[in-house]
Amino acid sequence: MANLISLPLQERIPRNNILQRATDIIIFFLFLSLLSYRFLTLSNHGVAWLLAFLCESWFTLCWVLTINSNWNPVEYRTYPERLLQRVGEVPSVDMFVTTADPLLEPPIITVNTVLSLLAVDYPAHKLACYVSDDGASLLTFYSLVEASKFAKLWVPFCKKYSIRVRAPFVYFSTEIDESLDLSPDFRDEWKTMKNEYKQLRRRIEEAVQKNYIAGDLTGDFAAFSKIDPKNHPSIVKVIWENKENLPDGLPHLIYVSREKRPVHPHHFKAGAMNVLTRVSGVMTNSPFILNVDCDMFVNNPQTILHAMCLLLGFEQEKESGFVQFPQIFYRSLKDDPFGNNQFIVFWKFIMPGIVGIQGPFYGGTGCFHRRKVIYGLSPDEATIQGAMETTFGNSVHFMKSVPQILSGIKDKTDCQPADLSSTEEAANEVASCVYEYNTSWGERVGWVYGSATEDVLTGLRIHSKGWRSGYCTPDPPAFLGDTPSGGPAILTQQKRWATGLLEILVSNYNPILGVIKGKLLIRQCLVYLSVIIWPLRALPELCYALLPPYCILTTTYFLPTVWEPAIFVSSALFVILSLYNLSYYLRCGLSIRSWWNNQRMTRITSATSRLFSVLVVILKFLGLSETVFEITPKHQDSSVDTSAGELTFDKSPIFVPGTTLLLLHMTALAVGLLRILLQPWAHAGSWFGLGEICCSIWMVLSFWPFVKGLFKKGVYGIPSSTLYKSVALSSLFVHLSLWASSN
Ligand SMILES: O=c1ccn([C@@H]2O[C@H](COP(=O)(O)OP(=O)(O)O[C@H]3O[C@H](CO)[C@@H](O)[C@H](O)[C@H]3O)[C@@H](O)[C@H]2O)c(=O)[nH]1
Ligand SMILES: [Mn+2]
Repeated sequence: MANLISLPLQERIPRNNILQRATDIIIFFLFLSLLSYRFLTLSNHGVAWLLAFLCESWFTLCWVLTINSNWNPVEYRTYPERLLQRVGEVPSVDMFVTTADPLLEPPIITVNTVLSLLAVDYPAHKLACYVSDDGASLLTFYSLVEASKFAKLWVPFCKKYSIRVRAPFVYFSTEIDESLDLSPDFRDEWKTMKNEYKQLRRRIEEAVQKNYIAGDLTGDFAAFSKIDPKNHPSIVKVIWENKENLPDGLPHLIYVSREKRPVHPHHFKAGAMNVLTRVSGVMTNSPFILNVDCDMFVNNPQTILHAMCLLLGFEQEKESGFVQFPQIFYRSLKDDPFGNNQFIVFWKFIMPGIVGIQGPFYGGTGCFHRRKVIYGLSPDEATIQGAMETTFGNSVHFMKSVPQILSGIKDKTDCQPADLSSTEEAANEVASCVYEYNTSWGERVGWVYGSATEDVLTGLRIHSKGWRSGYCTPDPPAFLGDTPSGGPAILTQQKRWATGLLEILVSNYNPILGVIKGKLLIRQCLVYLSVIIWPLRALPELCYALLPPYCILTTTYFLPTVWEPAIFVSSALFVILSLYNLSYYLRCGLSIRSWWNNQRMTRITSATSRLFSVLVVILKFLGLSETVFEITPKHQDSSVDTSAGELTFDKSPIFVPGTTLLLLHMTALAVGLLRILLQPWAHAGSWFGLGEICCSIWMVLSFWPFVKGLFKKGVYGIPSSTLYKSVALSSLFVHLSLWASSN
């Protein structure tokens, strides 16, 4: 047998992608040919031709960025079974869970995530789980207290029987597999455990329903009596402490609700993460930090071991500032009506290309950071620049903990404090809302403020410091999470992401500055640019989407006509790009329908979420409004409602542009068809704009959920106020087009 000590913990495997490169280049040349043709014939075409030229120039630029991202895909394989032989003792890890609203994020979900974390295969005395509750909710606290009691049964059960999925709501969603030869002991314990979980769930759900817990609010609960979630002091409570430091005990469990005051900005999730960083700093101060959203449970008990293979297996730490796991969802509707499967494609085919450059982005959940990276250190620094106090704030306890991290002592030895509860006071201090004033938190240190996608921004700062990041894709997947299903929720989430990305574009952390002033690799800068300018694409896409109705109404052309050979170039581009994208879906084992649904959703989100994000950022830039983090509602059940899948609408203005586009295309198609029927020969000479008509048909099909919305009532119907606005806007467009073409 080979000596395990000498075997590496990880293997870097470049993916062969000759075919992909060739296709990427061919598509690029098709773009170039189309652009050249348009440029050379600009003078004999109208304004639509010029606009199309400008839009396609933007799409070509985006394509160049795509080629850069795709060029060298790389995968990593990790070998957790070699870890212990190789490093002797594993380091400790602080695990952060964030939750913010007990109604949108039911406590039972957070509880399941926490239970799955407490039960991972890792020495329990090396773990601490911190739950940040921005809702300052008695219900969440109560649920965690109850969960910690259940955990005393659950964790040993999972370890004894090597249960894979340690989130009970998923584990108990299926019955025992009767075909397996299972011991009677296991069957008995399984039944007891299922019953215990049922009771836990009932207690929590009853409390949530009544918004009340039985008994007086005394002891630890007293802090929650008459609490205002937007205006309260910080609450830090050690719910469970592994006092004897038992490797097979339960990890520490700590509840944190930072201080909130209406006059102090709290910076949403980024603010919560920074408080968790400091609170854990004065309590356990582990050299590694794992963070997950409240709905992202651990699906593979070996997850931390896998991550360590990418954090400890390097000669130079520079290679691994953080390790990101793909974000995968457990609830999926048939054929994915809302286009969430694009993320499966993204993590499987797009991310490996980025891994081959400087490493994946930080995705906000399912990520392990080195604490010193969060403290703003670059790979070749042993200490920070500037005074400790103005950097980290003036908590004596926190200041004492920082040097252990910066010097790396904490990587080697683990000096756990004797008594966690005795640090609660220090923890309360660093969780106060004035703590960060006149410090570097939110800028050089911690999670960076100023973007609704604090994850991408924070990752960018880390990459700009010269760190690389690792990408870990174990089988089964490390974490599974929830995804919104339903019109407004999905569009709101995408709007928030798009807004956050644009905020990065206009911030001091712009990737171009990262190259000039920092150590961001040029190709990584291009990758970041391709992502943060992605929402801007809504503008050329809107323009492009308006061209077919404009042209049909005014009998002009923005696409080459059938008499121009260039029509082959534009059709080839369309067909190849569609097949290219379809091939991703098929290679992921997804259906053609699922690909189509995604195509459709991309058109819809472009005209809704992304368009609005551009507006939001412009308003913010003009100082007219602030961006907020609108929390995505989470589902309580692991099962899927099969009747779901229809886009839902509300009165939000976000639906107006989409509805207007649809009305325009329907009008254009009606006009085009009438014209053909009434005067079939009059337009034969120019073949009545075949390309434009095809585009309009494609758009109407893409907006099919809106077409259905025209005829439905209730949440599935487009509200009449939205419809009136859209009718007004589209009439205006028709008038302006006709007026412009007659002048
Ligand atoms: O004021 C807030 C707002 C949100 N959260 C938490 O942030 C997490 C993400 O919020 P969610 O509404 O689920 O947003 P998503 O769009 O699903 O989140 C994705 O996008 C975010 C922004 O890019 C990342 O932070 C997340 O990790 C990533 O999963 C949740 O755990 C929330 O509880 C807070 O703690 N405080
Ligand atoms: Mn989420």
